[in-house]
Amino acid sequence: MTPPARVQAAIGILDSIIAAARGNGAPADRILAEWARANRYAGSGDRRAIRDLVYDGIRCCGEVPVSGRAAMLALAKARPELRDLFDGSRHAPAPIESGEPVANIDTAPRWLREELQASGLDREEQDALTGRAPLDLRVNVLKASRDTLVLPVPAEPTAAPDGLRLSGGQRVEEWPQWQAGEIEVQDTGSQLACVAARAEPGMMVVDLCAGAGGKTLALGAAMANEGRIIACDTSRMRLGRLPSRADRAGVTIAESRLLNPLQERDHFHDILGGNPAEADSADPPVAAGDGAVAGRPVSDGALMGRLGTADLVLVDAPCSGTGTWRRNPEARWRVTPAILKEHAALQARLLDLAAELVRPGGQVSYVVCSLLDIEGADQAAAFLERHPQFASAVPQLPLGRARGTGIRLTPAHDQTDGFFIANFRRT
Ligand SMILES: C[S@@+](CC[C@H](N)C(=O)[O-])C[C@H]1O[C@@H](n2cnc3c(N)ncnc32)[C@H](O)[C@@H]1O
Repeated sequence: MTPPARVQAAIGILDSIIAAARGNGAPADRILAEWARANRYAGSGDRRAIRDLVYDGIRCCGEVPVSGRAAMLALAKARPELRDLFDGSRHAPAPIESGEPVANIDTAPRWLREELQASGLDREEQDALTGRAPLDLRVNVLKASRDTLVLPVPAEPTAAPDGLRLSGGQRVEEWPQWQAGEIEVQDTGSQLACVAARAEPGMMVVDLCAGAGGKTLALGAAMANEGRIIACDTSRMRLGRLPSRADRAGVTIAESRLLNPLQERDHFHDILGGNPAEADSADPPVAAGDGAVAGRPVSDGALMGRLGTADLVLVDAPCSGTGTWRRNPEARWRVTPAILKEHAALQARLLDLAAELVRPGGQVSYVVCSLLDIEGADQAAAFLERHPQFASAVPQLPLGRARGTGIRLTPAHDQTDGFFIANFRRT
């Protein structure tokens, strides 16, 4: 493909990404992959160049742009050499006309920048949120050690005890070390969130929002495969990826529990009762978000006995993802004030559920990949106020700065994804 044709392809893909962001459709990565499948004539060099153009276009627009062309014209402002490629030749974008819409170059929508500012992030910190992220690996200590592992490319040790950083994008999944489960792709901040939880061999751990198990696997390694991890999530698709990942990593102590998002009051039963396959129930669904999680009385005596028995409950809660814009810049086009409020309400309910699951002397670890106080420091403070039987136990980490009762990692200060991490010990 010619360079102008690549720009035109990027414009078309950006149009699809913009429509998906407006209609809560597929993520940018999937749209790019679908485009590549449908346009086999594009070689690997074309695909890489188009991908870079698309992501640079997304990065430079804080608000959802009116069109892919407006986004690409904004990028052309920052990179004037692109302007010459709007030459109207075959497969190229039409020549630029004076007065046509050009998206604003910015880091985030204005309301979100104000939220970030109010959360103590200055302009420099905000700008770093959409920079390019390195590729971090976690060496799986169940199978390898950072000191002796040999990789196909040079890698630098990171501040995380088992972390390595690669300089450029690599197809790590094709490496024998990845296929053998010796390494996992995991951001340093995410690795440190697991370190902060201080999981130990023999513990009974509930990973309440396990997703596809990124942190579950790190906890399993920290526990040397001794003890038990109950990995829960409401997403069948994400949780469904855990067993094969655990197999590859050699983690044998993780059990999956699918939770029904519409029946939060059943979560105790699903988690403690051991219903790994389904989250169905004869009860009529209740709306998510209508109050206390533990609405249904735990009548089963065996279950009653298991409330308050976990040594550690990790709440890696769903959030706005403001800390992961480097990897997922289009996420900032999807957050609205209403969505942010919904996240904050769900985070509080998940923390309340965690409080019921943990034993006296045990710990709730709270993690969000967000830098907004409403999801971080304020959420932690509100939890401690609602649950006086918990005390803050500030995580000891090699990176990060104190924020409220927790630690915050940011791309500008720590060169990690953005995280807020707090520990609450049940007294
Ligand atoms: C930040 S992600 C978890 C990432 C995962 N821990 C990891 O390290 O890869 C948050 C997860 O919370 C899940 N979730 C959303 N609502 C939930 C709920 N009510 N109960 C449990 N999990 C929920 C989402 O499906 C999502 O996978």
